[in-house]
Amino acid sequence: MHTKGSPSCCCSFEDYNLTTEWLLNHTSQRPKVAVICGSGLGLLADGAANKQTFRYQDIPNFPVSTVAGHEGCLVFGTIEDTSCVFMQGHFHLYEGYSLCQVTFPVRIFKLMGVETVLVTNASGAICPDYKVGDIMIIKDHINLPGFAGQHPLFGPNDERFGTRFPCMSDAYSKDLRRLAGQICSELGCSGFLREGVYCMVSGPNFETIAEARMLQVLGCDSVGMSTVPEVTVAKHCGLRVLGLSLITNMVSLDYSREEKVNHDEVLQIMKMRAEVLQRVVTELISRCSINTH
Ligand SMILES: O=P(O)(O)O[C@@H]1C[C@H](O)[C@@H](CO)O1
Ligand code: HPA
Repeated sequence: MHTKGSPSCCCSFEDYNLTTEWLLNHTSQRPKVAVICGSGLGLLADGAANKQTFRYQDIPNFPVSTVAGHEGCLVFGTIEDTSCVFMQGHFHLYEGYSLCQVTFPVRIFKLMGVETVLVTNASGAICPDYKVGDIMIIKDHINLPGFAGQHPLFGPNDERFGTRFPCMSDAYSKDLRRLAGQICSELGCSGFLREGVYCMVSGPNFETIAEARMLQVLGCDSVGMSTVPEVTVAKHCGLRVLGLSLITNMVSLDYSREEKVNHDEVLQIMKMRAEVLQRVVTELISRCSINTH
């Protein structure tokens, strides 16, 4: 089934079931929380105990990671009493995957019994007040590829996952956003904490200055190349979602600016903040089921 580069690929319920059954037969963990690690953030799993790791290439139907900073491993573990699963590396449209493949793991998590998804990513700041190293709680998003017909829910709707026309006005859980803010302030991160609107572009090129200016006019605070498809599919199947974006670079809005963004710099900034993000995520997992249900 997973043919790389086939934009019309659609996974059947049997495909999802087969992968879910395989995982349930290979681990005794029954995760309640899934963490999708953005570029360079694989170590978010470091806070977990009783870890069990599967390489994506060994899991039936799973796509494989092709980008630097994405290890390509699914890690099961526990944080306090909460069973969780970490995706060390996720998939992008620009890798040649269809959005059905990009979002494949989210439906597997749903079928495994996951209730909450924490999504992380790297993004560039459009908002000029932001600084490199800021953590942005995602309040809302703009699905730019969706406007151009690249949408993970295109095609026949499977009611077993969710409704044909899902509501997206509350995609990011208010309770989880509040909890994340509280945890960040307890951990001393308030000075570099933001809340804003993330815009997904397909990539793989970074934005031109004219594109960046357009995104600013549209009300975007940051821009990246992932997350929105996974969040859309998670919301469609009734999962609670929190999104955290690390600002790795300032997007050029001005023709006189000389800096040029590159992926190595993105990974370097992610590394700088990975430890603090790991503490935030670990704390969120241990408290999210207590505080928000
Ligand atoms: O996977 P994420 O969204 O964290 O990765 C960002 C977007 C591109 O994949 C890459 C650009 O450096 O980082
Ligand atoms: N643009 C798009 N995606 C990104 C950026 C950016 O500036 N930084 C990290 N991911």
